[in-house]
Amino acid sequence: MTAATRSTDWQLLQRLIPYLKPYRWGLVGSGLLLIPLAAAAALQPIIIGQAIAFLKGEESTYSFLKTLTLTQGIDLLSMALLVTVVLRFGVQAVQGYWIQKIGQNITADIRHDLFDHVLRLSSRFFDRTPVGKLITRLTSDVDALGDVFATGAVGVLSDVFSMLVVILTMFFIDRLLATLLLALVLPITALIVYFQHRYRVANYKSREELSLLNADLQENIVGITVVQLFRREAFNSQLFRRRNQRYIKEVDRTIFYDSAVSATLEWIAFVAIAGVLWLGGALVEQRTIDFGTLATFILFSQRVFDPLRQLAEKFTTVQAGLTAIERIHDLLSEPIEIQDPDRTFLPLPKAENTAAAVEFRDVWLAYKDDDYVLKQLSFQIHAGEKVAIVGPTGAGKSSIIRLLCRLYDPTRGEVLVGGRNVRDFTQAELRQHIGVILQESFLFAGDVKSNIALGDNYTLADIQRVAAEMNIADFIEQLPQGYDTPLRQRGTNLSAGQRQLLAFARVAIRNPEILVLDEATANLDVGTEVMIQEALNRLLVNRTAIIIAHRLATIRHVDRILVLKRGQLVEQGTHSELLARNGVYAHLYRLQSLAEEAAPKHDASPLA
Ligand SMILES: Nc1ncnc2c1ncn2[C@@H]1O[C@H](COP(=O)(O)OP(=O)(O)OP(=O)(O)O)[C@@H](O)[C@H]1O
Repeated sequence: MTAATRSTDWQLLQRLIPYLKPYRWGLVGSGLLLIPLAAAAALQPIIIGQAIAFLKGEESTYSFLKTLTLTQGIDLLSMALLVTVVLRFGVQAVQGYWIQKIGQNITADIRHDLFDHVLRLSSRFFDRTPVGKLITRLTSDVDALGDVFATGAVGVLSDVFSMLVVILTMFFIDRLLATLLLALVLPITALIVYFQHRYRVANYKSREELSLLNADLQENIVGITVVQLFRREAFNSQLFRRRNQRYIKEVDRTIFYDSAVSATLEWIAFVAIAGVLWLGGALVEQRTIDFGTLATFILFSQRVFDPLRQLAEKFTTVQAGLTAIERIHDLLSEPIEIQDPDRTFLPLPKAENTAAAVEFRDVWLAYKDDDYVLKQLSFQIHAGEKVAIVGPTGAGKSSIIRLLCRLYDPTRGEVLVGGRNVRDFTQAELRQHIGVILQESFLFAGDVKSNIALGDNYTLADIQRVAAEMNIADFIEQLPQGYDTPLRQRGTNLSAGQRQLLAFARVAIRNPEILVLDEATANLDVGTEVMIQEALNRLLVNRTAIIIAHRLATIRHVDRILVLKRGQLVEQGTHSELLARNGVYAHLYRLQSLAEEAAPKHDASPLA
């Protein structure tokens, strides 16, 4: 069964209920307006029918009209018609405005909830979801729902209500003709429901294809440098063309069902009028009904099919809206894997406390299935200790950091900070204790100071103090507008090294007890690295530090080195202990020393 057939329309609409609640009074108000609208719609054919009956002096003329002169009667009926027309358009305008306003508010609420939800989803979710797909849900799917309100497609509801009132009125006037019209309406409604179902399935698929198309687009834009450097333009364009064609193929299917509904309704509306004329004509001949009633029914047959025709016109929008609710709901029901505990805790123990600042107890981690990238990992890092984690590429060093910061939960085992399981901290609390500097730092659009404060309440003086402590005040002041220098998205107007300097300040200002440097100085040139060396050493005093580095020369002076191989801890000790042991570390170190002798490099380290 496809995703599109999983939920019925009613189930989908029910998912909207929580969003409708805040606007219930507005919705009730516009619902009440349906009554005068439907009454006016049902009255107009009767008034016109009465005018004809009155002019022809027929039996079906209402008795109060029979007492009036011709001019009085026609004046009265014209006035009544005018009142219903003004009422209908007036009420329709008010209701349309009201519904659209409420609709846009509801759409904004949903968009906001989706954004909040997506920001809380775990790294595991983002590993498997292309960004372009997410953007499609947050933008075009939400817009598709907004369109249901913006294009007045909600008005279809009021038309359907009017149709019901008209059908009831018809039965009061003439059962035979009413039954004829109803006999045509019912199978047509069934046909529409069928096409609508097929449309939805096709529409869901086309939205999926659009997501993939956007994912492709996004990947190419983000990776534009590689695309151009490796001359992949033509190749990627070919891939994109194929994806585009698949999307168009699915869209074509939706167009087919959409057209099928419109065409069916168009011809059936004429068949209905012809049917009324044919049966009504015979009835007039037999004098069972008169001309006035026949005219009323011809207008009624229009009124009955009008809402259905409206439905066909707004069909695409309504169905796309239902697909959008389904896709939005799929994303909103994506579970939040990393949950905060209900309790709050005391501050972390200070450096002199006995509890290990960081402890891994028999930790196993698999990103997928049973493919373990960390196995049986146990170690302790004491408060104030500086520990380096080394190992070949893919050994699992960064995975340890992800577990420590709780970007992922371990598959088995426990990660403790200050003697407490990381699951028992709120994420905000945990990340207050741990400051992480990665090899590549991400900067947001905004200015330099806002990229350091990141929305927290730091004054410019705080930021300037930290910049001075980190020896980067001169660099910031040399920027065109100093601390107010605007940064483009992802900080593309700074060099990788300059971005890294801001990342240092960003962590330093938060004063965390535990500092994690994941290849943090790898992007800095010798001069810059030396410049912040002293500052970094100052920052590390009285803090627990975990340093991941590929260049082993840079971590020679740490208190302890953990050596990781294929997700397992294979050695630990100081630099000299490990060299003496002549194991994995000694081997790696010798290899690097040989390479460095061949091409001498600098020996600046965060702990030199
Ligand atoms: N998000 C992920 N989903 C699936 N597998 C992953 C994910 N991240 C890492 N891995 C796998 O886990 C293993 C360990 O990766 P990790 O990034 O921890 O290694 P590392 O030691 O930090 O490597 P490097 O030195 O190259 O940075 C690798 O085999 C990698 O392919």
